[in-house]
Amino acid sequence: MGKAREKKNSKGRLDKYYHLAKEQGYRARSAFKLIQLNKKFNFLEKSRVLIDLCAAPGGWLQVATKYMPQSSLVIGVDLVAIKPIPGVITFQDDITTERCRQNLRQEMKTWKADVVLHDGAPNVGRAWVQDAFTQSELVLVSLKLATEFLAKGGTFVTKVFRSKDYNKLLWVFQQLFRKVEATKPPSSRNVSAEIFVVCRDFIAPKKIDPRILDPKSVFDDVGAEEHKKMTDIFKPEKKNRHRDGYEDGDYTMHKTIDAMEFVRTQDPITVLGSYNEFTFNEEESRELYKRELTTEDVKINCKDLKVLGKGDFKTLLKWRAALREEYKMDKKEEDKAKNALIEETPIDEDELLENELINLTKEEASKKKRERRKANEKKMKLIQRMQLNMIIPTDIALDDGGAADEEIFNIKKISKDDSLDKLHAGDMSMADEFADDDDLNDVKVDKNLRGRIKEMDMEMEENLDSDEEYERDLETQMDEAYSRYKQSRSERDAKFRAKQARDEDDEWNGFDDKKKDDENRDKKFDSDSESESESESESDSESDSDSDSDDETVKKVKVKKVKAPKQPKKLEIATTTSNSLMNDLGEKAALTKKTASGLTTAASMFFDQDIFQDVALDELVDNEDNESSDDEKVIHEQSRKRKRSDKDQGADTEAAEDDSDFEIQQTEDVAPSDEEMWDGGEDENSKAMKLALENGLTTVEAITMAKQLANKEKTVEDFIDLGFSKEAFRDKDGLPEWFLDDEKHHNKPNLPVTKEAMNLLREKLKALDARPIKKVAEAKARKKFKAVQRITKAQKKATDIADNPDMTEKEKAKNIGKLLSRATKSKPKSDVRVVVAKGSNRGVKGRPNGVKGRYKMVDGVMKKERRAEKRREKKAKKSSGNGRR
Ligand SMILES: C[S@@+](CC[C@H](N)C(=O)[O-])C[C@H]1O[C@@H](n2cnc3c(N)ncnc32)[C@H](O)[C@@H]1O
Repeated sequence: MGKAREKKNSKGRLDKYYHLAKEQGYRARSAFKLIQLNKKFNFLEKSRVLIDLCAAPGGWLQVATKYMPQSSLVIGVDLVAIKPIPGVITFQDDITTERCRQNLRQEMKTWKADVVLHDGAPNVGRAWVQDAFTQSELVLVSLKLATEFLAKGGTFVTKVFRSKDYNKLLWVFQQLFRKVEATKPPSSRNVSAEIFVVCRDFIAPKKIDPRILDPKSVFDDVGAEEHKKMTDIFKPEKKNRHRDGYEDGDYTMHKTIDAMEFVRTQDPITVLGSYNEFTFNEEESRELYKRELTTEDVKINCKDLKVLGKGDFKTLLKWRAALREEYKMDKKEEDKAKNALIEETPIDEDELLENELINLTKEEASKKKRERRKANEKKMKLIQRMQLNMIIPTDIALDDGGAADEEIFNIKKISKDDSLDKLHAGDMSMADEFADDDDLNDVKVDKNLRGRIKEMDMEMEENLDSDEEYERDLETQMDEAYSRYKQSRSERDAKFRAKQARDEDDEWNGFDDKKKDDENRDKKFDSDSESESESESESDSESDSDSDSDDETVKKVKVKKVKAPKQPKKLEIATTTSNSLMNDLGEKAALTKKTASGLTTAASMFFDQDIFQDVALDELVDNEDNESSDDEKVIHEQSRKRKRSDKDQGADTEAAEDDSDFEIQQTEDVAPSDEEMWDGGEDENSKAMKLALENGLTTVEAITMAKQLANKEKTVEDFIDLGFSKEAFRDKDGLPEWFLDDEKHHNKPNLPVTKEAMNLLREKLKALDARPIKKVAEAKARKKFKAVQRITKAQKKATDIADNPDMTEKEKAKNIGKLLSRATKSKPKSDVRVVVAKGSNRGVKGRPNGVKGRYKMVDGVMKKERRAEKRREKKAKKSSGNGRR
């Protein structure tokens, strides 16, 4: 019993609405379902007559009287008695009976109802499927009553279970009401299959086809019924009880079939499951009866199939198989099937050759395809390596040449022909010879084959096209499926929703955010100086014409770059021509060369990033002009600029010029000075630093790095160098969302951490854990304060006693001792009184009448549970005591 109760509670029976119902004096938590339904559809306020079918204990009736106009007619009926509710007529009846209908008619007299409610649930703990079906029946019964008592335009509210009958019921509602909406109010538990359907604007047809209110016609599912009635021969011990009576038009319960039919049938399982007996009345089957194969066991089994076990069914199936083999039934069928196949015409030799050729062509095509794929993969690898700056384009050229044009650099051949000497001597005719060689080779190829190869190429191209299309389709499908998955997951998983929201908040959008900020700032500056905006628009249009890049991102960057009025022409050309990745990288490689004298490769790669490009180039160009490439000067210049803009933001005309210059503004933001970073500007780094300054370092990685820096084991440059991992250059453009999400989850950089750092963080967390929470600290402080107050009071009293001349010294000492001991002792806690929320205490808010001291409001169930728990504890103690004895 106790366990059952626990189970119910753990499911959330005593949830928020349960307590709310207790608090507000509703008899059932279901009251909130009607409140919420009414909030959505507003049908109670404008109703004068209401019938509640299945109304006990009366929660909905209470809500109805509260929300409907005063002196409305409210009638409630249920199988169980409903405790009286002021202004409500109730009676006890089964809504499926004629008597209930008569009683309702009597109460309603000539009135028509504005609302009929139905919250019936035959919840007697049967199987869910059974419950659902009976519920649906109950719904139809209540709908029938509603059609009789509802006024035109009236509302019918009913509970439906999401079962196979749900759609059928909806269809029926739609035949009778103009508006039908299914909804699940928040107070309805998610675990419950119930759903509420609000049917408004009753059509009130003059004649209703009785079939749409007849459960048999509405829920008829002949196939399923038949299937239900079949014995499951794989689990014959699980007997279905069929209380539905006879099937339509078939009034025999005992079904027989001739044994020979069983042997002949293609579906022996259904036959075994559907019949009661195999008979041997026909001539063929009589013969069968006499055969050796038909053993006594088989004969007995055939007599009553409904009592057979799994083994018996097996025997019958084996018997059938043996007979079929003897009669060669399977072979006959096989032959039939074979004959049904299309006759193959003999293939002549020409065709054979043709086929062979086609096969060869196909093979060749797939080989080429494989090769092409390999070459592509190789190319991709090279590009990746280039992106990681593992190689430079000149290396690639060599590499590529080496791979693709092996023949050109075929040293063996050269040495054999003594061509090397010729080459040394500057005789380039040899190269032409090689080229001619290639042509000759080509000529050697059979003309026919060349034709075929051409065809193959075309085919391949087509294949590739369709492959690409297929891949694109697949990708879109996967993207769609993923967004569907994300949506459904966010609907049912609150944690996931929270994570998504967090991700959105945390997501660092690279420099796009900054771009927005800059744009905003730009706008501000635009309004400050209109004349400048004019010149800017000019440069804008210029840039537009220049930016023909395919790549959106490249385009954006370019637009900004060209906007810079001070941009040197050289740079303009460089940026406008940097359309492809190759060009971009080539440019970078060139830059690397330029800076190679002063910076490490990693550092030059760092300053190669787009955001530094202009500044670096700017400075470099300047420096080039001045014939001085001193890095310190560059840095000094940058910090000088920053300091100046710090001093008077926008006021200074030169600074204003810079501000109007999108590029320079951005560069300054991207590379703030050290002080700016630690002062906590608006960018991500400074935000992180601000947090670190406020809360200290909170990750082991950060502590490790900080320690290494402090101990001079590593320098800032080392860390910057370390940042140039494959992670830093991973190009995420065009990758599907599901892939990126998965990567985010699994592909986390593995930064080195030390044991020391780990211990340090642990200690820090321990200290944090040890700190009392605010509430506890406050309570402790209060306690201390009260104790001090008590002692001061006692001290005061003690001085009075000491000064009392009427007391002897002994009396004084005794009284002071008592006083002090009382003051230092804390008061014993008074017991918590348990008050049951029933009778006058029902629905009371705050302290109940006549209750002093500490108390706790409980409902009857809770009190009973507590008692049961105590009983169990007592029992357990007793039994353990007995055990010991
Ligand atoms: C969930 S309760 C209704 C709660 C009610 N709406 C309230 O707020 O208090 C379902 C009720 O349906 C009643 N019921 C089930 N079958 C019934 C029938 N055939 N006739 C009348 N009442 C029935 C049950 O007795 C039960 O009290």
